[in-house]
Amino acid sequence: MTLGGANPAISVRDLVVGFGDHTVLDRLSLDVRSGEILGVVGASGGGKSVFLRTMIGLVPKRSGQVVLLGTDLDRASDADLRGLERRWGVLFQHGALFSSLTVRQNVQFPMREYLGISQRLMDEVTLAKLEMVGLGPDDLDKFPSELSGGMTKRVALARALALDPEIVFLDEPTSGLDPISAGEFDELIRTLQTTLKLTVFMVTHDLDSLRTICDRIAVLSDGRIVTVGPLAAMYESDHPWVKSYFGGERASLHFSAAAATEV
Ligand SMILES: Nc1ncnc2c1ncn2[C@@H]1O[C@H](COP(=O)(O)OP(=O)(O)OP(=O)(O)O)[C@@H](O)[C@H]1O
Repeated sequence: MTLGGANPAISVRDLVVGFGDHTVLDRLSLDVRSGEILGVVGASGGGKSVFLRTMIGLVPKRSGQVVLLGTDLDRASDADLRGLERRWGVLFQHGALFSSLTVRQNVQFPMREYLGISQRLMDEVTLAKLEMVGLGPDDLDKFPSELSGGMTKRVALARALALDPEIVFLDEPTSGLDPISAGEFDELIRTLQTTLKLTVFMVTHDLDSLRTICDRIAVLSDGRIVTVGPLAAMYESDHPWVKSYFGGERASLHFSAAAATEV
């Protein structure tokens, strides 16, 4: 398998993660290139979220190496790790906003944790982040229960961008959205990635996202990345899961319909 080029934003080697007797990731290796949108696909329960959560330190690994932005997590001091945490943002599956906090408070949460700035400045930054994701001042004091699914994702994205990160981790960003909202959210991710020069690691089941915004796709199967490359490379893969996912009836219908509308 070909790994990424020089100075990848994320470099993972021989990562092993498990729970009890269950090995979820089994010597997984992957590079994510600086400035790319990489989509990670794989069977449900195959370990995509565990992989994402391990890279940001929420799940312990048994062995292997994770290097984020040039820092080997095992060799970093606590101060280095804290500095590194400011350089990535994460959008969890379903948004995961704090239900008792308003939109403003949710977006300001990482700022309070990591930045010693005044309330006034936090308010200004919050508004700027909300505008980046297509929301405005009227949304500041809403609670998560008052938001649609699409708005929840946008607020979660604004929170992920709160500290001007270099890497954004997205766990199924379009799940639960109707196709039009999902398409708009994909477009937003691509626009932000281009303007802010982000590296995006995105777990997704969304064939549209894979087709329209991912520069490369990595397939996780049996605890490892079995194929990585642009969409075209997926059709050439001999791996059975990759063949059935990208060559299956659902994908064929999807991609041929998309090709027809693009003519
Ligand atoms: N904290 C945990 N304790 C025990 N097992 C866990 C834990 N977190 C995840 N798992 C197990 O690890 C496996 C991988 O889960 P994960 O959520 O990463 O799958 P996934 O590929 O993201 O699935 P989906 O596409 O359905 O979201 C599953 O078998 C899950 O039950």
